Amino acid sequence: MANERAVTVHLLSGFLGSGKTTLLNQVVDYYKAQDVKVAVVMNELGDVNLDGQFIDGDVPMAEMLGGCICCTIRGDLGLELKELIDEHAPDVVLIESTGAANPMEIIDAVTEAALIMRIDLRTIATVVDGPELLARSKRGGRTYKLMQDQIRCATDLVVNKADKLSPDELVEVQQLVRELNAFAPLTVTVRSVIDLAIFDPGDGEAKRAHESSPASAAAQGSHVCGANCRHREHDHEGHDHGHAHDHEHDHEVHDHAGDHAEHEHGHGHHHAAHDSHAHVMTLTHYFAGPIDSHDFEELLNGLPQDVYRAKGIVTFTDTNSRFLFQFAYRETEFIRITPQGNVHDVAVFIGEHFDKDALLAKLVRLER
Ligand SMILES: Nc1nc2c(ncn2[C@@H]2O[C@H](COP(=O)(O)OP(=O)(O)OP(=O)(O)O)[C@@H](O)[C@H]2O)c(=O)[nH]1
Repeated sequence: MANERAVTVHLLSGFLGSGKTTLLNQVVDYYKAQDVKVAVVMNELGDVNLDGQFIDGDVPMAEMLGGCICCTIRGDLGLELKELIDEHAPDVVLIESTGAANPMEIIDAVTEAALIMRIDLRTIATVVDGPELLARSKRGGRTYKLMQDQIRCATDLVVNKADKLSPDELVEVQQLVRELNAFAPLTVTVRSVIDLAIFDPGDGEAKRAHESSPASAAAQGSHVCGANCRHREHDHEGHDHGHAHDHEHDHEVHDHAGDHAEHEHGHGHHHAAHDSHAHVMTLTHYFAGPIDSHDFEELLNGLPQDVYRAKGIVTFTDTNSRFLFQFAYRETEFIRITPQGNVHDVAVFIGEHFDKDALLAKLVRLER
């Protein structure tokens, strides 16, 4: 049956490798310490959910793999949310979106889900990769645009990886972020350590009593994004087919955003929203067996510039443990793990227009 209370939803946004999972884990622990029942929706571009390995096994989790919430499986987000909520009755749902996602699309999807169940999108926390934002700001391009969108739409900003920035760079990054979003509280962090009070369930209870309605999520979504909410009108035209709700309700929600929609962008803009990460590509490779650790490190060090993120689980011939590796912006981290369940050795590479075949050939060579 439908839940009486609205379920609080917090969305964690931010570019690939910025520190979303690092934040998510802290929030999960925070809730667990308070006996708040939390569920998680994770979305990864690759075909395997490696971040999920790190999430507490007791936490109900929906994994949406092989695509980006906002495009490929956008319609499913509502269903996933509904299933999680019906089955586990969580107090709070955390959605970690793939770093390549346009937050407006996800906000819309959550908003649509609010039509079929009582959920309250409370927070859109964007984790900003400080050094990466700075680097991208000098180059421009579509990825930078996506990062800008993620910052604009945030209710809370986390400027992460401060340890990799000089004091001057830190000032510059904060200025950049502030120009895009002047209002959201901003915290500069290392390893996404923030005051978790923004996720406090207590705060929501009071708020909920006054303004909890399916439309409040939409109202909030449109409010935070202000004039930047230009995709809404077109989503309305382009994505409603197949959603399990009727159009009257749809109008009700979208009217909240109507003030902000910019009609003159036309269809072209709708496509632009989707294309904003179309150039991001992934390669998933399942290893046939253990590989040499030095050879593997060499492969990672030699990855083309356009591969900016890689992660996976590997077994080395020269050690007797398995490792989870994380490669983000030329730096690799290996963590000894004991995977739960039947987990294969796998590596996922994410980047822009890199030579997949060449990389695959190198990976296969490691297996010999
Ligand atoms: N130097 C540094 N590294 C960090 C910091 N925060 C996170 N990392 C590392 O950056 C990598 C990515 O962190 P995640 O939390 O997995 O990032 P994510 O945003 O969830 O990544 P995706 O799921 O790929 O989008 C990991 O290797 C982290 O250990 C930080 O403040 N400084």
